[in-house]
Amino acid sequence: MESIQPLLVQAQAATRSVKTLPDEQKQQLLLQLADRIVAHTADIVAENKKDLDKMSDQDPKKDRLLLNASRIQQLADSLKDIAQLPDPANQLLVERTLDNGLQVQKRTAPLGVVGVIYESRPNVTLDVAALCIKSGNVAVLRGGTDAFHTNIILVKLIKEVLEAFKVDVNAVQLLPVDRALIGEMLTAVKYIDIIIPRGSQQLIDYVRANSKVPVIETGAGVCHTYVEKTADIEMASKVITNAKVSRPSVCNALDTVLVDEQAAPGLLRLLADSLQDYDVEIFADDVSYNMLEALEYPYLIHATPADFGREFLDFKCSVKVVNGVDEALQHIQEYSSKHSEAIISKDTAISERFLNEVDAAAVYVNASTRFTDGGVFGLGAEIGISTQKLHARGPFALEKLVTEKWFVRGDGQVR
Ligand SMILES: NC(=O)C1=CN([C@@H]2O[C@H](COP(=O)(O)OP(=O)(O)OC[C@H]3O[C@@H](n4cnc5c(N)ncnc54)[C@H](OP(=O)(O)O)[C@@H]3O)[C@@H](O)[C@H]2O)C=CC1
Ligand SMILES: N[C@@H](CCC(=O)OP(=O)(O)O)C(=O)O
Repeated sequence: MESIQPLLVQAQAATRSVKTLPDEQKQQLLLQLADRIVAHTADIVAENKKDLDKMSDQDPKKDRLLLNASRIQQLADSLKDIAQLPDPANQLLVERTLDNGLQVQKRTAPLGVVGVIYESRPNVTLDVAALCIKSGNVAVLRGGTDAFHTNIILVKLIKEVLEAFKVDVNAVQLLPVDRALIGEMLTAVKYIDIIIPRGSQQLIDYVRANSKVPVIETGAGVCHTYVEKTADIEMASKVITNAKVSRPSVCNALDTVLVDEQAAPGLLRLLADSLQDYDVEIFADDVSYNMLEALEYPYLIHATPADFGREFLDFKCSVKVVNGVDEALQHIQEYSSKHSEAIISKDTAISERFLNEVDAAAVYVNASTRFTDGGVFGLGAEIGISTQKLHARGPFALEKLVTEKWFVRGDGQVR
């Protein structure tokens, strides 16, 4: 395909069909979609296998690409959750009658056409399509190349359900994976109202430099966990291990442990045990290197400056020993991508300082950064995790897929 313009024209034309759908119908449509994907589990798994077969077993992104019966059931459950959430569109925000009799209302209104460029993670195809339908928007999807076959079957199933509900099937469009076409998407101001890039810093930089369409960035997660000197180190070790190994290829996984010098000997002893079970490579600063070497930690590497501020997306992390909360805050300010940051501490005053002073979309006390997720936070699913401050921050979903619109009703007033 040389140009995506025909697809974008169709997408723009579909906006009226989807934005006028009553909520009751949107609910039924999403419930039917949930049933349809479960009924087609075998077909989806077969298409997904074509994608998986092209990826090396060693690639940590393979887990992200995988769909099986239980994951498809989880996706269906998430569609059902989204269906039941309140309709974010057409909500009355302001209502007044002016002295001249004009009746003025401000209501929420769908954004229009939402373009999303995203990683090879097939759940995003369903999450974004469902959130867009529920909020009355058209979705233009540019999924990752590695998920090519899986995305095709998922969008086919979505379109079949749209058709059954007499909604314009172009309300969900899947773009070809040719990278050259992304540039056209970014300049399609006439057809796309907002672009959401989900992906690496390279993607974000490219979109930021080239997009003429407004953007919400959902960027890389360089996530720290700071173990303060009063921390319960058993808890710290458990939380850090979870944040690192539960799903290392995702953006909310831990990258760097900052540990207070007073807590370091005890914590590193526990971490050496638990991280070793998962073959986690540790890029250690000089102080922690010496401690871990004495503990005979097998996967130990001297950290270089580039290992701080690095997003590993793998069974790897960096460790640095710091002297107090000020040094930890300073380090985080310098290296964080402002996604998710955590402190482990029993000192409430220091924890509160951390919560208030760290500039990130999600800040945690005594918990794993892995919780940064729209579904987990009760949003049904997420469009992404915004690492910018306008118009959304952190995991965002339905309420950020609407804008505002003034409705003015008169009987011949002139100004
Ligand atoms: N904050 C958040 O919500 C999220 C953050 N992430 C972050 O994404 C990264 C990992 O995902 P990964 O799949 O590797 O991300 P990539 O950035 O490699 O790929 C994501 C999408 O962007 C496209 N893309 C990548 N680079 C460019 C470019 N220079 N120009 C045009 N298109 C591009 C890819 O296309 P193609 O298929 O052709 O490669 C793909 O569709 C991590 O940094 C992770 O933290 C991921 C998801 C959510
Ligand atoms: N919120 C998601 C992580 C966000 C996401 O999609 O990240 P990634 O797997 O890097 O594409 C989760 O907790 O699984």
